[in-house]
Amino acid sequence: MRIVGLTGGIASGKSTVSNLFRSSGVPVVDADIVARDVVRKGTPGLRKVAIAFGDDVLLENGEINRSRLGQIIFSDPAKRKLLNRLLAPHISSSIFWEIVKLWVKGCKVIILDIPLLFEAKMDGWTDPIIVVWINPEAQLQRLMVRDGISEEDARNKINSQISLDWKKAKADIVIDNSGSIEDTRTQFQKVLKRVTTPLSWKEFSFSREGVALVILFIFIGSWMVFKLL
Ligand SMILES: CC(C)(COP(=O)(O)OP(=O)(O)OC[C@H]1O[C@@H](n2cnc3c(N)ncnc32)[C@H](O)[C@@H]1O)[C@@H](O)C(=O)NCCC(=O)NCCS
Ligand SMILES: Nc1ncnc2c1ncn2[C@@H]1O[C@H](COP(=O)(O)OP(=O)(O)OP(=O)(O)O)[C@@H](O)[C@H]1O
Repeated sequence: MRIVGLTGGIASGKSTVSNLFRSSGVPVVDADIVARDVVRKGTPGLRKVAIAFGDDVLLENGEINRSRLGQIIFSDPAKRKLLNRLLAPHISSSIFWEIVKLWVKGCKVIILDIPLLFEAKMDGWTDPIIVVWINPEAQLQRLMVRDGISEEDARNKINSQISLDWKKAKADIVIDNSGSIEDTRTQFQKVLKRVTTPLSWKEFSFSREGVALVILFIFIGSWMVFKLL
């Protein structure tokens, strides 16, 4: 199964692109949804957050106060690191099981839509990596409008992540979402073709799966020879 990484910066347009994949029938694992799931009421994730950050980050009904927690972590790098450390194991294991479920269903290509792919060092899970890039002015404007926040708060959120230009340099595929949705859709069509075309034998042999398969054959072969002797 091919796990395609879809990442970028905050409000760069990942959800916009992942919705295009969904509409084309390619399944998507959305890390933001997983991250919400692991802090639902009654989960170990929520308990850890409440112990570390106090009841101040809980609503009266016991659910997480997302805007309060956001205010804290987007303006304090130490608190952000703490939250990431607490939730990373829950998020990565849930993502792993979501991927296993899709693999069992027989999916050949899936999209992992994850804003913190590089920050969480999960880039090794995915190949190829698509970065949804956007120019800094458009990113700031779209973030301020979408979240209804000030320029200062928007800059804090943007600066909480590795720079988008750094991510762009690491990408196998870049989608520039600075223009219109139509422009993005045109780029998407080419990307869709590229990620859904099966690998040639040569490409497969050099891929992680190919190397793993060869190692598995060597292992089974050696075991059989050992048994026969
Ligand atoms: C801080 C929280 C409560 C804010 O919730 P809110 O509903 O306002 O935002 P939402 O979850 O939709 O996230 C919006 C965007 O913020 C950015 N973001 C979220 N968490 C982080 C983080 N720890 N560091 C940097 N950017 C982040 C992402 O680009 C994300 O797409 C929430 O984002 C959270 O629990 N974050 C920690 C979990 C996490 O790392 N999520 C990212 C998925 S890998
Ligand atoms: N090409 C575009 N033209 C105009 N607006 C756009 C375009 N692409 C996305 N938007 C808008 O910009 C905002 C951010 O887009 P989107 O939610 O897809 O980003 P995201 O990268 O998924 O954000 P997050 O990191 O917060 O999950 C949304 O309000 C969306 O409607």
